[in-house]
Amino acid sequence: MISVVVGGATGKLGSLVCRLVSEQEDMKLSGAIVSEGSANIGREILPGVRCIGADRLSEAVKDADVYVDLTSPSAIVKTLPAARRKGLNYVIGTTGIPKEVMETFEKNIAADGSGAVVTPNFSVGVNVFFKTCESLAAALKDYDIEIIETHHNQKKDAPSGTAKKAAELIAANSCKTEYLYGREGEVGARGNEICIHSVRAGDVVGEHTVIFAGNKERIELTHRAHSREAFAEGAVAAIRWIANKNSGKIHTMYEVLGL
Ligand SMILES: NC(=O)C1=CN([C@@H]2O[C@H](COP(=O)(O)OP(=O)(O)OC[C@H]3O[C@@H](n4cnc5c(N)ncnc54)[C@H](OP(=O)(O)O)[C@@H]3O)[C@@H](O)[C@H]2O)C=CC1
Ligand SMILES: O=C(O)C1=N[C@H](C(=O)O)C[C@H](O)C1
Repeated sequence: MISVVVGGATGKLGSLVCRLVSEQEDMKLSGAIVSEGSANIGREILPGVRCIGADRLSEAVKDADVYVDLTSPSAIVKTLPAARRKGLNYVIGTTGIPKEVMETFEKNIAADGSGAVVTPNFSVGVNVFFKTCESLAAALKDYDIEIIETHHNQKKDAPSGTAKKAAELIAANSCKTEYLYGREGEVGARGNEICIHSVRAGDVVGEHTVIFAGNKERIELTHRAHSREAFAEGAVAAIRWIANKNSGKIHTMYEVLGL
């Protein structure tokens, strides 16, 4: 039985992951974490599972196999160190993680004999979209690249982690090295940059479009998530894949999905 603790258990994604974990025959939801002082502390989110504050996270992961983080960029600065334990494996879906937090996490994983799946997007479709971005970028090296991401009006970070990852993969497969975030004023003619635009509107689950534009033609590649279940199902696959992995490394959804 894989014992799972979820940080961000009452969130839009975390609550779905908690439910799906509890429905798996080989998994048990053994901890549901919310912020210290949250009004959700003590709330029974599933039969027999009550939310506890992040100040009790290290106690909650003592006997766990996997810690899943679905919180926020400011929360994960505290939750990751609190969830540190030798041999514990991790699934991290939180986006906008500060670079230095990830660097420390990577060193700790190696030192602790742990393992982690870290991804800005758990969905099968987005990971195939990432693969497609890589091959389009390699084939259309001198085309202009614009990325447009649209999310619900409650999203805390911008650009989305998915848009940033798509930009990184495109840069690695083309001759582009500069990023630009929107445009304003007398910006002049376009350069060779990858430009990312963030739209926040209503209850949009998550949409990403990459435009590859030449002078006589363009390709527009779009992924639209219809339901957060697409992310939650990928998170459960990642939990199963990383449990007992203890590789000392950080892994991607490509490995989980065999892409
Ligand atoms: N990788 C992927 O496929 C996806 C990733 N995401 C990412 O997942 C994260 C969560 O998204 P979403 O569910 O929409 O966010 P929500 O704002 O809906 O949920 C955030 C959750 O985190 C909890 N929380 C907030 N602060 C802390 C803290 N300091 N310590 C512990 N828990 C805390 C909240 O509980 P409370 O308020 O009670 O404290 C709540 O349960 C974001 O970074 C988002 O970008 C989202 C979708 C897909
Ligand atoms: O916050 C969200 O909602 C989402 N965040 C992820 C991101 O930042 O890429 C993935 C998804 O599109 C939904």
